[in-house]
Amino acid sequence: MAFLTPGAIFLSRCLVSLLLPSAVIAGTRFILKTQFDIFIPIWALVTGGALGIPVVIIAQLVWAEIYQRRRAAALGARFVPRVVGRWPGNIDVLIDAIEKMRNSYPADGQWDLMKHYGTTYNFYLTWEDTIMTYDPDNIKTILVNDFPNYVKGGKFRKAMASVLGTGVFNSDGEMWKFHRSMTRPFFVKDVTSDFDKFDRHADIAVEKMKERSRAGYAIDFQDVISRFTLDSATEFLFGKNVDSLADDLPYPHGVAASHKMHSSPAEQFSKAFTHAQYIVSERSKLGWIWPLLEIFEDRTKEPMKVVDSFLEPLVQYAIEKHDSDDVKEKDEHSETLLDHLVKLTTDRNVLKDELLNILLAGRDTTASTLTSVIYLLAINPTVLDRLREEILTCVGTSAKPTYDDIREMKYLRAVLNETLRLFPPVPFDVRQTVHETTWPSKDPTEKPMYIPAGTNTAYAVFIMHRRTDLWGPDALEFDPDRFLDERAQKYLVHNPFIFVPFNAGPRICLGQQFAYNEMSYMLIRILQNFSTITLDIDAQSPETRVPASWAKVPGRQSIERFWPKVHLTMYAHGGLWVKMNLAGYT
Ligand code: HEM
Repeated sequence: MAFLTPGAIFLSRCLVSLLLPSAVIAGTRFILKTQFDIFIPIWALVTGGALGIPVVIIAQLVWAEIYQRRRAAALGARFVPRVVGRWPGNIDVLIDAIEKMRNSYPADGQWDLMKHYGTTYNFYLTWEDTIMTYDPDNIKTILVNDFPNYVKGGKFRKAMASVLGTGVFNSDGEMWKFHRSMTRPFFVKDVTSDFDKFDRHADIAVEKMKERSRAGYAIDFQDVISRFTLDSATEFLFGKNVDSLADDLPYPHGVAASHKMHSSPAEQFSKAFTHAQYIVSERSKLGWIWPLLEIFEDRTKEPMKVVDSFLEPLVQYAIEKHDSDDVKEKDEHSETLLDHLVKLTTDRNVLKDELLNILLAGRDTTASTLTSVIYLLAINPTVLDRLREEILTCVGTSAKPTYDDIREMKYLRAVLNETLRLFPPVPFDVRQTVHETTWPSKDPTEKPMYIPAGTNTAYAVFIMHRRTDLWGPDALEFDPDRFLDERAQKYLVHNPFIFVPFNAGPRICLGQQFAYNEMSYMLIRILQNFSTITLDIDAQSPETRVPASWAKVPGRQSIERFWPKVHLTMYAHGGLWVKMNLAGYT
């Protein structure tokens, strides 16, 4: 059914239940006429059929409600507090959420809901249970304690399938085990701490930034770093660098028009992949109604054509390489992920899905963290100075950092962790329950909360990481020392699930160690070469600058000077434009 749009498939499935009332009435009409000679006019039939549709829908909703109330009572539980919107099915809440996703700060509006309903509530969007939690105990239940009961699930899988296929991020059960076991052996220490894999790309990226700085221009740091992570990831994972750093860097708003730029395949891939991620994350927010917005087209089709045409030669290259002799003789150390995968399968679709999933995992997340860290250092120059001091003391002004250097650098790790706390690259995530269950209430005098089978349980580490009751009164401030001083003991050691940027449990991030190594390495190289970083808001295109209205909003939003947005991962809307001064000795 690949030729049908998601909306057409959805409608054809709905058709049976929608036509049921008309079919029953038509059947009754026929029997009445043939058996009893009673005639029902056609207008009555049509009206009955039309009225029957809402009756069937309402009957289904009422039945679901009665069933859930009975089950909750049987388990001695209560319903999770439901958000009460103004419109039926909380349509207004949904529209507001989509509007905020497009035009506001992440989680805008959700702090108010938390104040009102507590740290776990039910959005109940379009009459569907959608539980949201910011509670570390519930997150631990989802990810670790009751892991088998929380799967990615059919709803998520359908929404993501046209982009992520059946890759590791979008599969469950045996398929997930297959992907994970296929990928896992590759992430051994020897491979993840082999800095040669990204050293050359780091040098090129730093050189590009230096050139632009010498010319007096601001740099879109997000752009450079995304190219760095793309080139490193493609080399590390596929053994074929796509050389996105070879292309010219973009120029700031205002001077961009006077510089002719061409769009390289790597850049087209990046844009298309970002766009496709944006679409599927909107689908996931819209819940079961998302196919209705894609009746005439699959909105991911066009961007995925670009993505596929970028991946296809990489897959082809891997398969051809596999057939040649030299790869068979390779030792494990010099093997790429793709070399490793083609030993297990040459199914093009499996390979493509896996590559795209790992590319998303390995490229966008580290680029996101490095972008956020540079932003935070730019607005916290004392942290920047202290970090540089540690780097220059441990590694020196030009030496390449080693694995041991990075292990020794406690402040560097604290800076990265503090960045991952405030701006986790995967800020929101979701699982679907297999069986009904209950979650304990925070107030021990209250009954536990009932969670029906097949329910989406979303969790927002973005909000949990900023909760003052979990992290202390200064939770919204950027202060890496909280990972080093008594606050670490007081808050984190006692309650480790308040910090889960890499998730936890059987589906914990496979690339965590690789990510810390790559990010540390790159940050060291940058700060060896540059001594100051300042934001250059004027270099940013006007529609992507932080709106003036944010200044009045409580919380971090009022002090933010870049615009964090989220599709599947977090990114800086319009880029992160900075000016960087070269260190005196360079
Ligand atoms: C700062 C960097 C990173 C962060 C914050 C991060 C975070 C995460 C998170 C939250 C998940 C769980 C997603 C889910 O199950 O819904 C995940 C899974 C995963 N990550 Fe990472 N990640 C990072 C870097 C990387 C890198 C560099 C790689 C590989 C090169 C990688 C490979 C994976 C893989 C393969 C999974 C899937 C695990 C599974 O479902 O079994 N990650 N990551």
